[in-house]
Amino acid sequence: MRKASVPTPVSQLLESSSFINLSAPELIECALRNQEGILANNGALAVTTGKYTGRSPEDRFFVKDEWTSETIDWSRNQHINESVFLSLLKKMTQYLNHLHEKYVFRGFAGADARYRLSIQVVNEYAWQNLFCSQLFIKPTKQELMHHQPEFTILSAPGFKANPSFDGTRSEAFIIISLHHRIVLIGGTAYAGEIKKSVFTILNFLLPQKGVMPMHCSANVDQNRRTALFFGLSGTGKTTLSHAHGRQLIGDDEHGWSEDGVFNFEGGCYAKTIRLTRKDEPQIYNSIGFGAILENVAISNETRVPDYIDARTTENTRAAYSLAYVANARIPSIGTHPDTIIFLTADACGVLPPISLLTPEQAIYHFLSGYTSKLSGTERGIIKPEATFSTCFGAPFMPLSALTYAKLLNKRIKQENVNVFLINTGWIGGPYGVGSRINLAYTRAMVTAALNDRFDRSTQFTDPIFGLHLPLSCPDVPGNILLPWQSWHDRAAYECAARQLAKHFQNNFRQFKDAPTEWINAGPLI
Ligand SMILES: Nc1ncnc2c1ncn2[C@@H]1O[C@H](COP(=O)(O)OP(=O)(O)O)[C@@H](O)[C@H]1O
Ligand SMILES: C=C(OP(=O)(O)O)C(=O)O
Ligand SMILES: [Mn+2]
Repeated sequence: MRKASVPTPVSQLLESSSFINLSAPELIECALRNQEGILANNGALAVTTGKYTGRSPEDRFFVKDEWTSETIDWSRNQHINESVFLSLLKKMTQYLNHLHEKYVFRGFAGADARYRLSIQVVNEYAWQNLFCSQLFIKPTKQELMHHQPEFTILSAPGFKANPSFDGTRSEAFIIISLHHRIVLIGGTAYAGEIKKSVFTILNFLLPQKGVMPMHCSANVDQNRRTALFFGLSGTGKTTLSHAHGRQLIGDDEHGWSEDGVFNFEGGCYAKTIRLTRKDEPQIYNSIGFGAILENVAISNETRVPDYIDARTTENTRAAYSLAYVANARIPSIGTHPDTIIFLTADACGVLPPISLLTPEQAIYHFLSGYTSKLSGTERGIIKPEATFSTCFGAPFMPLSALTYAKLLNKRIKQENVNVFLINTGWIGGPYGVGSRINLAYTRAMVTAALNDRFDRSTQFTDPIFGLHLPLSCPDVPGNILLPWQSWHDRAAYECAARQLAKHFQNNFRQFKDAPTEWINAGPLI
């Protein structure tokens, strides 16, 4: 892969009237003065993002040029011409230069200094700059003095593209140029676009260095045993990684090197819809001064956040630094994992609450990435929709899926990792008929998996998917472990299961170049 040369000197395009790495209180003062948001009674800064309250994958592009034409998997990623990028870059820098104030964050992505990326984000909004300082890794004073950005992200939600002039799909755009080492984000204020752009860049760069980049959360127990939780949005990465008695490494993006696991980020981005102190105390208690509440309804008088209110979106969020989490591991680095859990929110109600995967099944399910898109995180999704999102994060994986699968396979084999598939979605029937599995049961299954409490001699092999199901699990009713037992109508289950198995097989056809042992690890029918 060729290295990008002669990157566009953003520093020359941007005039210097910017605030660089302001503290959280300073940024909050700016945001309140600019009327970007209000203070909630828990101390968090509450903002709304307008039209875009989730990611907009259809508006996201990579510049196709001689550096990317052969490396990016264009069957899954959208391309745009360099001329479109260059003209928007010019317009956006002009736009930012005309602002009275702009806010710059300089810091890092990657807790392992050997693999970290120096990044710079230029924000129109103070609150988005606060988001960056919460989510990315802050430099020390010394590091800031010598900081040389390797990538620059320009985020100007107020700059809207004109699709017929500018060559975008809509007024919103996220354009990544790996050659110029610049990301342009315009027209959308959803802060998740910023963090997921940096993730995407790392997912492009790190495999070249032998590091497996992963859309997963991570935590460790008292004996420093690390666990990873892979899953597409809404499947429970953030929720399940904040766990009693375990230290949080990170909730969303990690790398796995020869030496172990490291977080890319310095903070979390938790969903707050229906958040309660009782069910998710670690998340609830992390939301204080310095944190940001995105699209959470706030009472006018008391300024109390109403986490139940989904009128703006189901995808309400809290962004907070790992430093605010009572039991976080900082620097967020862990040993090689000994357990990996794949999370899927199955809206068909077919997949078992927990299954034990062979190493081949693990790669089969990693490549398949079956789950449902849940309401809100992507534009246009209003009810759960079955999807196959390869690597449990297709929108963020620029290279071919097999590149990531080979890396994962190597590490799983090397470290002899136990892999489980947990359905955090529906049981007893599909969405609308069955119900979402109780979080307490999911937590109990996770605990059993992490402590290797399953009796492998009594497990049952599911005849359709070939998955190995435990017949008992501490603190979980036995009758939900075999999925057909919680359906009223066994024939309806059978039919839904066969249909889903067919979907798996059809989807897997794209991986015809995969080793046969992976292809054969799919459904048995
Ligand atoms: N059984 C369950 N397991 C995990 N999460 C659940 C479960 N039931 C409901 N939820 C809810 O689903 C959401 C999971 O979202 P989150 O943890 O943010 O996912 P991710 O980080 O993978 O995007 C949370 O709002 C959580 O409260
Ligand atoms: C920020 C996001 O990630 P997740 O929902 O996986 O936490 C997102 O998908 O917009
Ligand atoms: Mn998350």
